[in-house]
Amino acid sequence: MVTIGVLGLQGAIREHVQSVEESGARAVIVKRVEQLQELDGLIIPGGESTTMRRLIDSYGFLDLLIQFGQAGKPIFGTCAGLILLAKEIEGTDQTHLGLMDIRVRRNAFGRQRESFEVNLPVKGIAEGFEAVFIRAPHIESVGEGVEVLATYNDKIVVAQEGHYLTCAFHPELTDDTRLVQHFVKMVENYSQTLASSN
Ligand SMILES: NC(=O)CC[C@H](N)C(=O)O
Repeated sequence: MVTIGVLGLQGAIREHVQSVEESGARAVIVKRVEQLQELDGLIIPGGESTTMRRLIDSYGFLDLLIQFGQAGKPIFGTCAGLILLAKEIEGTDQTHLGLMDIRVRRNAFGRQRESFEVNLPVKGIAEGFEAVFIRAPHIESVGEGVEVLATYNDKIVVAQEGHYLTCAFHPELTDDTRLVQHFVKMVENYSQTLASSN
């Protein structure tokens, strides 16, 4: 069984743990950098990206998270986690992990639509996925190696680039675990490839 960490500094942590466990993997809440070593994959939850970044810095996570991704270990960033993964953030020169070749816009769905739910087709994963958006970002553009898996109102909201998966909504807030199941498969493939190359 693979072990998936949920970055436990801020945000929607517990619901992710539950959906990882329901998807057939072991889940660990990650609060200390030492815990990264025991993981096969990592989920960065939704919350507030600026707050999460502050905590990432104060607990010394930044370089280790970047190395985690660069080593080929799968990362799933949801909502604020999407912003943390992005190489470019609209309106600022600052980035966080800068691992995924996407350009994002924060709070992209406007004030009146701060929070809403839609039924979304996600390519290869779900014909209709109950997607809960909360002050969500969207992806404005993607690099060559990035596959767009879903759009909503012409805005990109789910994408994958190799071992990085991201979505603009909160997949952990409904009982639908199909996106997390997809991520668990990515992590299983990664750890099998690793095992066969050793
Ligand atoms: N639900 C969320 O994760 C919201 C993200 C938040 N608006 C941010 O910019 O970080």
